[in-house]
Parts: sequence; structure tokens; C-alpha cells
Amino acid sequence: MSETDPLQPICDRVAAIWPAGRWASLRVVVGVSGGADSVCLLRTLAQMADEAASNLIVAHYDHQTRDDSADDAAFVGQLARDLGLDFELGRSASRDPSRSEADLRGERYEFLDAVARRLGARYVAVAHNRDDQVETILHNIFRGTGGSGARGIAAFRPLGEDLVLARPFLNVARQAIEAAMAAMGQAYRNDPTNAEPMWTRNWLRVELLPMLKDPFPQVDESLLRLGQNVGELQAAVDQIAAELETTTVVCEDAIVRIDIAPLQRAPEAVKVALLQGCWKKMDWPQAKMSHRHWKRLTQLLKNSGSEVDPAGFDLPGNVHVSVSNDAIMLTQRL
Ligand SMILES: Nc1ncnc2c1ncn2[C@@H]1O[C@H](COP(=O)(O)OP(=O)(O)OP(=O)(O)O)[C@@H](O)[C@H]1O
Repeated sequence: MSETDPLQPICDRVAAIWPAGRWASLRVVVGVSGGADSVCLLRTLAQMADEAASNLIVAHYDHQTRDDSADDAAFVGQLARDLGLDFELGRSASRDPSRSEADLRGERYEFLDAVARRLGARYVAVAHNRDDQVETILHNIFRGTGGSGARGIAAFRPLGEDLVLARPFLNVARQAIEAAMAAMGQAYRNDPTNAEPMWTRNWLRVELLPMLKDPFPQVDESLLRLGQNVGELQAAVDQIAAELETTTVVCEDAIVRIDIAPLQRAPEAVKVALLQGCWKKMDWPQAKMSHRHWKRLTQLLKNSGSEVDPAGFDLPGNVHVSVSNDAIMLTQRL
């Protein structure tokens, strides 16, 4: 590649977290909405994979949220053909305008997951970028988050067995993406909903962050550094919790038993990580577990549950808590 190749700096940034040697010989489903980010991701991966680019599968999901959404699908299909790549199109059965952002995301990931499994892919790649990471960290801080939320978006996340969600653009700024697309003359579709400050995330992007950048020009870097530092601390806490778990937690017949005494003096963050590890292991829903709920449990680990009603109490997700013989017992009532 020539030194003036506009995509090269982006390929280098991606290679720093996801070198082609790790994925180019495997099948990779690339989620392409048609916007600048995912079009750029596709072009970047195709360039990095070079001759192995035919392992890339272009996948687009038509949510049917806009009258012209079929044009996005046609655009992505044409781009796949131009690059000589396979194209998979999914289409929502619903046109219901009241579907939430989370509903749409859920449908989309279900589709990407299904395509990947059907075609034997090892990765699904999506194009969340550095600005998305900044917005996510800020959003999570405002919503109220523990260490895991302040870490932001993970670069890699398992999607069940043998399939990994990869976000190789987390170090690539939106501005660099748009500049590279312009320099290459690569067209992309604009999603008009991205510029409307109607959803909280878009409000952060369109209104708040630009406002913060005036008095704090380094706000992006500061938030990213915070996310990274918190991530490292959280990893250390998780490790301590995992070690303690081996001697204090027993899961048997759908009942989790946690010995209180050895955990009494453990720091609060370690107790929370240990408890969240139990929820994960048992596949219990955590979404409705608030700070207050975790706090209630860590209090039990602190004072041996002496003030708990013998009948116990329930937590969201129908998880029942009781205390007996110096241990907390957790079980899900179905
Ligand atoms: N309709 C689509 N079809 C295929 N892939 C898509 C589609 N929409 C989004 N993607 C993929 O997901 C990435 C992230 O998109 P977007 O930020 O809109 O969604 P999200 O997963 O809901 O993220 P967030 O949680 O930040 O809102 C895109 O860059 C693209 O790779």
C-alpha cells in the first residue's frame, strides 16, 4: 500500500487490537448499516485481509423504521457486490414505530448471531467507534454505574460458544472515519435519526459533549482514561472475588450458599463482584438489580444477616434470599 493510502492509519489502529492474523483465515460477519462507520469498517477489514477478504460476510438488517430503509439495504448489497463479498439481508416483520432502541438492537443482534452460526463464522464485527465509547462511558456515569459500566464498551464479547462479538473500531475517531471515506471517494448512507437529539444518547452526542468541549477540550481523552483505569481496577477486583469465590461459594441444586465469615472484612467492591459472579453463574437477570439491592446483600455479608427476617426476602428476578448457619442462601423461585 502507498504511504498516502487514507485507510492505512485506520488499518494500523485496528491491527493494534485485532491483527489480521487472528481473524483473516476465519469467517467474519460484518454488520453494515450503510453508515460511515460500518462502511469504513468493511473497507478496512477487506484491505487488512487482502486475499482472504472473501471470508468476510456482509450482513445488513432492515429494521423498516423509515420509508427509505430499503435504500440502505440496496446500498449495502451493492457495496458487497462491488467488493466481491457475500451479502446477507434480514428484514424486520414489524413496522411498529413504537419499538424502542433496545428492541431494535435486540432484533439486529439476533439476526447477526443467526447468520454467523448458519455460516460457521467465528466473529461478528460491528463498528462502534471511539466517540461511541466516550458517549457510552458518560451515559453510564449519568445513569449510575459501578465499575463495569464506567469501563464502557468491551472490544470483545463472547456470543455464546465459538462466536465472538468484535468491535475493532473502538480506537478510531469518527472524524478519522469520515475523513478517510471522503479521501477515498467512498459513499455511505446518512442516518437522519443520528442527528436528532431525541434519544438520550443522541442528546449527549449532539448537545452535551460539544458544550463540554469548550471549557474541557480534553474531555474525550479524560473519559477514555477514566474508563481504562476503572477497567483495570475492576479486573483486579474481579480476580480477588473469583479467588474468594472458590472457598466461600457453593452452588448445588439451584441453591447458592455463600459463607459469610470469610467475606465479612472484604472490601465492598469485592463483595459486589462476588455476588454478581453468582448471578452470572446461575444466569439470573441482573438488569433490575439496583445499587440498593446489591447494598442490601453486602450488608448481610457484613453483619452476618443478624437482622434478617427468618422468612427471608425477594430480589428482582424472583431470587429469594435467606440466612442460615452463617451463610446466605440464594435461590430462584420460578
Ligand atoms: N441495520 C444494521 N444492519 C447491520 N448492522 C448494523 C445495523 N445497524 C447497526 N449495525 C452495526 O452495529 C454498529 C453499531 O450501531 P449503532 O451504534 O447504531 O447500534 P447499537 O448497537 O445500538 O449501539 P449503541 O448501544 O451505541 O446504541 C454499526 O456500526 C454496525 O456495525
